[in-house]
Amino acid sequence: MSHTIINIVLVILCYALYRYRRRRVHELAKNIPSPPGASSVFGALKYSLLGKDMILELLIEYSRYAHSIGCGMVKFITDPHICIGVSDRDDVEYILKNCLEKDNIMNLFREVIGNAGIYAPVSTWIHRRKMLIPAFGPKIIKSFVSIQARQGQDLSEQLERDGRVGSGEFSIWPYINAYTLSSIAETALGVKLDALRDPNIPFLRAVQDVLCFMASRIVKFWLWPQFIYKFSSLHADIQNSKALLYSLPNKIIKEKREALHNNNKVKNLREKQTIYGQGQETKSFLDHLIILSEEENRLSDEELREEILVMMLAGTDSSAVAIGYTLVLLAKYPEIQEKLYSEIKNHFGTSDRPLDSDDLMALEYLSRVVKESLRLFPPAPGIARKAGDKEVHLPSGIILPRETTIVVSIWGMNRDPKQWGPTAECFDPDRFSDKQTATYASFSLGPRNCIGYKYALQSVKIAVASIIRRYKVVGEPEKGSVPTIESTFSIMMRAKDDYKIALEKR
Ligand code: HEM
Repeated sequence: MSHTIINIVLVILCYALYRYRRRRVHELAKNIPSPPGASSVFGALKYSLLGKDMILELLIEYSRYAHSIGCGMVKFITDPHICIGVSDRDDVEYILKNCLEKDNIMNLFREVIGNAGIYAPVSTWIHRRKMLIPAFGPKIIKSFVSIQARQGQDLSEQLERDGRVGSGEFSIWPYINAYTLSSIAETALGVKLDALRDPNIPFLRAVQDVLCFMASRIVKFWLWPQFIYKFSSLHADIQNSKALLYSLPNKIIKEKREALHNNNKVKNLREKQTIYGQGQETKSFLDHLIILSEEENRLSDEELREEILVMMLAGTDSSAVAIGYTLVLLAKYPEIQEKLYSEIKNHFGTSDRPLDSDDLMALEYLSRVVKESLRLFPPAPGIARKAGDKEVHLPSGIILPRETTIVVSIWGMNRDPKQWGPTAECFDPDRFSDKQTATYASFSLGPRNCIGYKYALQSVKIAVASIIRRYKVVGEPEKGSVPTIESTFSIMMRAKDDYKIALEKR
């Protein structure tokens, strides 16, 4: 009995000491408002138990609360750790420029992606980002248009081959997901994997499975500690998929390096039209990275594999989600769809030639539609950063305590009436027609933003144009100008019904 009392006293003393050492942290946190029902002791536990639908619901609820009080910031967990959600544009811009460390929760992904820049500590990320930037230059991204356009055409033809046109409602998710997977496999690795016709190709299945397993671990807080997770079935599943996921890029990287050294023509590689004797017309991201890393600060084979896999994992579902929301929005707003179809029809006339980069430049309304869809339904609705060991003095005057987890609400910033006016929640592509001063943050901002955003926009526009050119997208028209699409969260935000639409031939 006396031992129990001593233990309880010790725990209380430890907690009191912990709080005393963090008194400045809690003092600063007091200045930040909390939505009703949020911010409790062991709040993290409460939120983990809520499940993935609730995570998105709370992000939306708290962002709306932040808008309503005009502060653009809410505190939603205080113990044992402080978590703050931010949606005010100026504060978000400051945070994304100055707080570059990712939150510790992102370490969970490193089991699969190793030290790839996306979730690596800043010291590693800087080197990786420097290596990646030239591979994402405008000329290289433009060189992928022909591949994406061919895949887009395949996508629209496959829908007809499968009898999806004129036969009522269906989920378009497997098709758009196969389109983004095949496009990224060909542009990132240089391999043609036709996911539209064969969704069970082992490598492509492994990409899908790993994305799904990683989403599961994020929402199952009891699997966060490594010593528990190691004994779970999820760990075994991830290990199996990882082996499959690594095998193809490892093999290709090895072959390309060998071919490169056999040719011994490193210095001339930039000028070559085709490389490594494979007769490829378009160099893949991997080709570019190998060339760059041979010439400059060499990336090891493992580092190359990590970065290529991240492109595949970061670029597949996110772009598919964006295509899905855009199509559903077009079904809900037939007059906007007709305006888009008119633009496409006037531009191409009766020709069914494949789309090229000049077409993309010319299709201005398409660009507005895609941006507006990404604004209202950002595939990554929130991102987590860390305040580090110094306090963060924000433009709004608020000081964020050190070591805080900062959840940047992209959803909140993209719908903030202070920025977008009273029609912030409405679907109105024309808001991007005049000199738009508001910033949409769907690809994040600052030095750690999405390096693939130009590629992604290109891919989404091509898929949407390929479908609208041939088919009318049909669905329940929305009653008002504020679209409602029930969504859930699993790493990405995603429509609960997996994007159900119907297609009619034009
Ligand atoms: C619509 C599609 C996409 C969306 C909405 C999106 C969104 C984002 C966001 C919000 C981030 C920043 C995450 C953070 O700050 O924690 C990010 C990072 C990143 N994205 Fe994307 N992304 C998309 C497509 C792509 C594609 C197609 C690629 C590759 C081809 C890609 C590659 C990356 C990489 C490598 C990073 C890490 C950048 C760094 O930390 O330096 N993304 N993306």
